[in-house]
Amino acid sequence: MKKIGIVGGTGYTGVELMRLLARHGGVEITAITSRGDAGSRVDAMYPNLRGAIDLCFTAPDEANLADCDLVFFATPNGIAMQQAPELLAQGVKVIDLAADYRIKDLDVWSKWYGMSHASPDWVERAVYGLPELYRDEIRDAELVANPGCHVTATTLGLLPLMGQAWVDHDRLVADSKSGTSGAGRKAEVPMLMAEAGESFKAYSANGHRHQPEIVQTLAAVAERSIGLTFVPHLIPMVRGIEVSLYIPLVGEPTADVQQLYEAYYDAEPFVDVMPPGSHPETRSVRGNNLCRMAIFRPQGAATLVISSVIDNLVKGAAGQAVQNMNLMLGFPEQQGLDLVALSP
Ligand SMILES: NC(=O)C1=CN([C@@H]2O[C@H](COP(=O)(O)OP(=O)(O)OC[C@H]3O[C@@H](n4cnc5c(N)ncnc54)[C@H](OP(=O)(O)O)[C@@H]3O)[C@@H](O)[C@H]2O)C=CC1
Ligand SMILES: CC(=O)N[C@@H](CCC(=O)OP(=O)(O)O)C(=O)O
Repeated sequence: MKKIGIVGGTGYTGVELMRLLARHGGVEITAITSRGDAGSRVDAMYPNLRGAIDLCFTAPDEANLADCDLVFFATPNGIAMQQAPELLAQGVKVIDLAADYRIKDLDVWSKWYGMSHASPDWVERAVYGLPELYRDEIRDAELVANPGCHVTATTLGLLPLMGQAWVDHDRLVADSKSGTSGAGRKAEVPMLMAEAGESFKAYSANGHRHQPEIVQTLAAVAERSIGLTFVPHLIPMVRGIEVSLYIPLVGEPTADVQQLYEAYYDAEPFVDVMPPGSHPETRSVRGNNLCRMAIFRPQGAATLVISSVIDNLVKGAAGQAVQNMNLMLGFPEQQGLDLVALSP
């Protein structure tokens, strides 16, 4: 059994990691940290884990993380960049679910995250954890930067079109909607039921830190600059992201776009290109690691529309992190992730 540590176990991505790892079969969680709840039983906070996880939270400085084969950081931005290098130096593999190692351009990172980087050398060495694109590099990685949640739904939805001569790469639009669990477990007035319930709003419409992360990947694949308008929205549900992608065309597609998507993702275990006319629903991926998508061309117009859905806590965070862990530790990629979504 491989030994696993989780820093930041009381948060929503931390509990989702535990739910998935509890039935993985090849790993054992040996350390799970919380500063605020050190000493408390995990299943007292999360009764869904009763009978599955028999552990107490430990303070990060007391947890024996150096004994682990791999440590997940399920912490706010700016924590892994300080604490991960010491573990990496001792041969522990690390997956950061936050944004510390996602953006290669340190100036861009500092602008959006409002701090200077504490371990810039590791930014260079980190592998971006999107298996559909970087599977081979992830297998050999010491440090993986797990992608963001809006970012995963958007990037997977656009990847097959990158570099196509008939796509207008300068005027892409991503209209993304996410539930409140995307904001984490901390108490915040805008996330109260009375504030977020029965209401719907855009946020960070003047610019969101996910935009440069998406552009970085798309530009690398398309081998050209990318113009992307990305606007996230908060919808009154707990889990799930739906992104509607608007892709202007500069010419008639030279390929059947449905077939292009099906061929691109043919071998991918966690991407489902749905049949023509289907509308992906967030509930169809609730609790599983799939990204489901569908392709539309309304009235034969000069704009393609792609609808892409994920569970923000699974393919958008903990599930994708376990997929990366499987690659890094030599397990079959689907181990522990072969789950059917909940419905209703
Ligand atoms: N929620 C989502 O849908 C997604 C989240 N992410 C990213 O994953 C990360 C975790 O998100 P989420 O689980 O929602 O966050 P939460 O706010 O729910 O949880 C954060 C966790 O980090 C711990 N923590 C906070 N500060 C520190 C610190 N200085 N040192 C050690 N531990 C600390 C907290 O416990 P304590 O304070 O007790 O130590 C808590 O367990 C974030 O960076 C987020 O951006 C990525 C994709 C999707
Ligand atoms: C509703 C809400 O506030 N969502 C968060 C998602 C945060 C998150 O998960 O950030 P990463 O995916 O980059 O880790 C946001 O838009 O910033």
